[in-house]
Amino acid sequence: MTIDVQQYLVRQEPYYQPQGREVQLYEAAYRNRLPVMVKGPTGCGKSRFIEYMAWKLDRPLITVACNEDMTASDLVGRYLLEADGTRWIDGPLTTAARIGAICYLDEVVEARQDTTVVIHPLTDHRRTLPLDKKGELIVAHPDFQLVISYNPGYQSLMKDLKQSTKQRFAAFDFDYPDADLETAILAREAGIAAELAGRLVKVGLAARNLKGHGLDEGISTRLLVYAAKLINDGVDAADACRMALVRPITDDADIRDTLDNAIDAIFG
Ligand SMILES: Nc1ncnc2c1ncn2[C@@H]1O[C@H](COP(=O)(O)OP(=O)(O)OP(=O)(O)O)[C@@H](O)[C@H]1O
Repeated sequence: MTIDVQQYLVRQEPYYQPQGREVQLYEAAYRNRLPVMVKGPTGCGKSRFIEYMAWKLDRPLITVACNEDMTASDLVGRYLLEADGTRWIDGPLTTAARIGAICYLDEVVEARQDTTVVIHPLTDHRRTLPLDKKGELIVAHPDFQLVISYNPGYQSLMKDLKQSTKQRFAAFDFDYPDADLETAILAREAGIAAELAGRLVKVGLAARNLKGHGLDEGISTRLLVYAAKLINDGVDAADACRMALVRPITDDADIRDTLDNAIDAIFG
């Protein structure tokens, strides 16, 4: 079976605003085919960064959003029953290992423990992927690279990655961009004026200060982009902020009121 590699290529340069030296450091990790882990809160630019790197390195990118029901078979592949027998279907990890893609496992901690068993041999000198059910051992394509993301804030002790897994990766710490960078990102992503973007960033900062004081997580850059897009579409700024920034992140009436007041002060 031939695999259409083209479908996994990132064709257009994704807009990515670097926060530091992560682009050069990632290139060095890739040259050495080191597995990479990107850590940080939701919506802070991790996926965008990996997409950008795949484009820059001209590698196909296969992204898998992991969830708690995901098993090793979902990554590796399985036999399908068909009218005239069974047929093996490669999972996304297997496809990536065969074609030399960057395989990005988003929120890998969410997946069941048996998934770590399959990624381990891919992340050390062996660079192999055993397809036990099929009786095949794949040697990863020389260009293959494994990337995982995880949000340390969400993990409980039960769900943290094991040291034996962590210590197979080079890691990048991500966080929300600083105010100037985030302003530039909002202006560019939504096509709004820098002054307006700056005000949205202030709302973001107000919410991030409440993390640990009633909020589990601050407002992400992703949500700020949503608000910016709504405003660009003609929605009143305060309405856009309430809808895109406050309502998604809290069900607590006090926190909601605090943030709504901050919005009125910033846009009033
Ligand atoms: N450095 C950046 N350059 C350009 N856009 C950015 C950057 N950081 C964040 N963004 C914007 O924020 C959005 C969310 O980022 P992204 O999807 O990469 O989040 P994430 O960290 O992968 O989140 P999750 O962990 O939930 O998958 C992007 O779609 C983009 O609009």
